[in-house]
Amino acid sequence: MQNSDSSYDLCLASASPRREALLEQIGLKCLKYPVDLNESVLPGEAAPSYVMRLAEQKALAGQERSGTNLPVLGSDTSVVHQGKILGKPKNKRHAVDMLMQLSGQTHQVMTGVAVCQGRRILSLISVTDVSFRVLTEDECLAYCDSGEPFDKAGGYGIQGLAAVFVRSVSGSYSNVVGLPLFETAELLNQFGIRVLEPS
Ligand SMILES: Cc1cn([C@H]2C[C@H](O)[C@@H](COP(=O)(O)OP(=O)(O)OP(=O)(O)O)O2)c(=O)[nH]c1=O
Repeated sequence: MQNSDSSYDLCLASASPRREALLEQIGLKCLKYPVDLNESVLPGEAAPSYVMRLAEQKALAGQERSGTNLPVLGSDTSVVHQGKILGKPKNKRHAVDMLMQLSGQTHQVMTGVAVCQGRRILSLISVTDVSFRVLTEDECLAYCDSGEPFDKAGGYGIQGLAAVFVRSVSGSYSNVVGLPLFETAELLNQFGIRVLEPS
């Protein structure tokens, strides 16, 4: 660790630059501590259980491996279409297939968020409905050439070029980008982390 824990508001058990930027947006400074877990879906596991389980596992692994006393946040975002979990695409063909599956359809983006400190752990799920216009295979191929799909659930980033695919969003926008800020602030408040606390 380069700095003492007291310079930070919380520990973020994540490699995602988006999650760090979202927490910065609400004035929180994170000690980043990525954890690498097996993200396979268990047989018969439903999407809400999956994102919640991974969020909790990431938070607990971050706490154990960093040894910090700070609250530790873990999170997992999945794209869910007709109950089926779409993770990150493995290659260009996989990304195009995912995007064509979402073409002209409404899907859900689900994020599980967990915060732990010592033996206490609290978690929640946020769900946003996202509707895509009809896409052509050629524009999906062109979108893949931008490189944007490959580190993102469902193979797209609403905050980037894929904004032109999105007809409507119902629910939390920040949830789609990787962390629902309204709900996360409420969760962190329960660990004494206050956003916009008067000085
Ligand atoms: C749908 C969508 C997902 N995403 C991103 C958010 C998440 O970073 C990623 C889903 O993968 P996750 O496994 O949730 O997160 P991650 O691997 O990036 O980071 P870590 O596990 O270390 O916390 O997809 C976007 O950035 N924009 C979008 O529109």
